[in-house]
Amino acid sequence: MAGDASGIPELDQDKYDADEEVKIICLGDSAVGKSKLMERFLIDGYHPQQLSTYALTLYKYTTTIDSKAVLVDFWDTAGQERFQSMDPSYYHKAHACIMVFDVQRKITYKNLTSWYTGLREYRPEIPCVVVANKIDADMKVTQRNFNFAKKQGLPLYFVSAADGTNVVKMFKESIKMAMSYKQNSSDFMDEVMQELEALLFKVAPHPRKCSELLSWSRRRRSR
Ligand SMILES: Nc1nc2c(ncn2[C@@H]2O[C@H](COP(=O)(O)OP(=O)(O)OP(=O)(O)O)[C@@H](O)[C@H]2O)c(=O)[nH]1
Ligand SMILES: [Mg+2]
Repeated sequence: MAGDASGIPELDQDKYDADEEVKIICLGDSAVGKSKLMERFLIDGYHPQQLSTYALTLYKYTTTIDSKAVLVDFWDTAGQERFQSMDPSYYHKAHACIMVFDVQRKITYKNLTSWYTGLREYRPEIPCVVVANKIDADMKVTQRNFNFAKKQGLPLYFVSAADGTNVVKMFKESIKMAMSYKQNSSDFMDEVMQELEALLFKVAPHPRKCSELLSWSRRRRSR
């Protein structure tokens, strides 16, 4: 993975000869199936063995949208990192977020609130989808009400990395949303925050320091 001094990977748009590049991040507790969903989408495969993600894995995917070559950077982190200790660089310049929970483990659904709060602290406006994974284990869950998504006004997808249900649909929609956000984002404050973030990541010697500065600027913003 290419990287600069701040540890943020460089954009590979030129290298991949893409017209556009978008970054999509994946959030959710450990073992909800984030990596298996990527595996299913990117290689249309699934190997049931458990291998928890160590730190960060970056996947590249190219596609064509409206005759444009689009390079998608999928960022997959270890759910063990938990929301409290997520490095701010993970959120940096993300255009969309895929937030996953496991329909078999209630706690992973409850924890969406914390993941979402963490996301919104750094990326207040980007599109986010909620993903209910592992529906193959019990199809009846699709009848259940998962109000978190409705309450936050977010789209909800019932998927299975194991048998592939809705996986391609969910990823394709997420890519479209990321593209649309990148092209149409009219939120002035968000643009200012992006510029500020870029600047701070350049000048701050350490991402944590940068995060403190950003929190300070956000507190001032919300006054
Ligand atoms: N039944 C079923 N099991 C799944 C599904 N998706 C993932 N799993 C299983 O859940 C376990 C965890 O999957 P991972 O993709 O490694 O989970 P993760 O969210 O990436 O976990 P971390 O890397 O620790 O954050 C594995 O044993 C998978 O086989 C699914 O759709 N159905
Ligand atoms: Mg993983």
